[in-house]
Amino acid sequence: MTGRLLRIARTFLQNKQSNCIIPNMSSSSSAKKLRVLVDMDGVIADFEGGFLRKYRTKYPNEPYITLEDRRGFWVSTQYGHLRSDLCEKAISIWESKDFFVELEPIPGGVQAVKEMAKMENTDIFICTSPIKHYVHCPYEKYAWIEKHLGYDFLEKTILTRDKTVVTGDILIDDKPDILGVDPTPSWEHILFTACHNKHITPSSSQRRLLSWAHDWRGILDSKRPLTR
Ligand SMILES: Cc1cn([C@H]2C[C@H](O)[C@@H](COP(=O)(O)O)O2)c(=O)[nH]c1=O
Ligand SMILES: [Mg+2]
Repeated sequence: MTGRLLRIARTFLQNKQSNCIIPNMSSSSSAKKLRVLVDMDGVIADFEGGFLRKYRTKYPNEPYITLEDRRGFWVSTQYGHLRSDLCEKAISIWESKDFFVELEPIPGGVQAVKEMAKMENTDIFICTSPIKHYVHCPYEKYAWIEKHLGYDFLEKTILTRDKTVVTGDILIDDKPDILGVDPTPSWEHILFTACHNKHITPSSSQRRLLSWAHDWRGILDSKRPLTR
């Protein structure tokens, strides 16, 4: 027997003894799955709309910023520039009970996420940052996901203040700069268009998803390995 045949026979016996199943790489079920991370606030849950509605109800006599005039990711910063005490008033809105759970879904987002979850060779996770005032927010984020996406989606929910440590192929997120301890995250950041970021010109290499009515399937497909 040649050396090559001996090596094949030895490998076969070793695999048989350890009950090892050799994956059939030609089958689609064994292809590497695309891992998609989808942000929550500003992507599937309408943080900005919910904030403005509750702010105006709580502070009817205070100035406010229309969604059209929103600039910059941080609502609190822009309200603080309007008048310094409005920063704290803005923060009081999302620190209140029922703020996160009562956010309306962003049109098409829940449907798109449910569709992604059914796609072959695709793993989908909700990847969201809770606020540090934790009495209501983390609980309500889970409650929102159960209400709109179903109980099983709680298994696919990642709460983290640092998304750079989460591995994935794509992160769909409305925050223009996603920073953390890892300077080279594994995912490609797809900037989801929101009222606060629609005016900025992303770097030439950054791709956008304008809304859930746009071609999110094409973006996912562009990250899949080419098949023969
Ligand atoms: C606008 C704004 C947001 N936040 C909080 C609210 C959310 O918990 C996170 C954003 O989470 P995402 O996963 O990046 O969508 O930030 C805040 O603290 N201050 C703000 O002005
Ligand atoms: Mg967001």
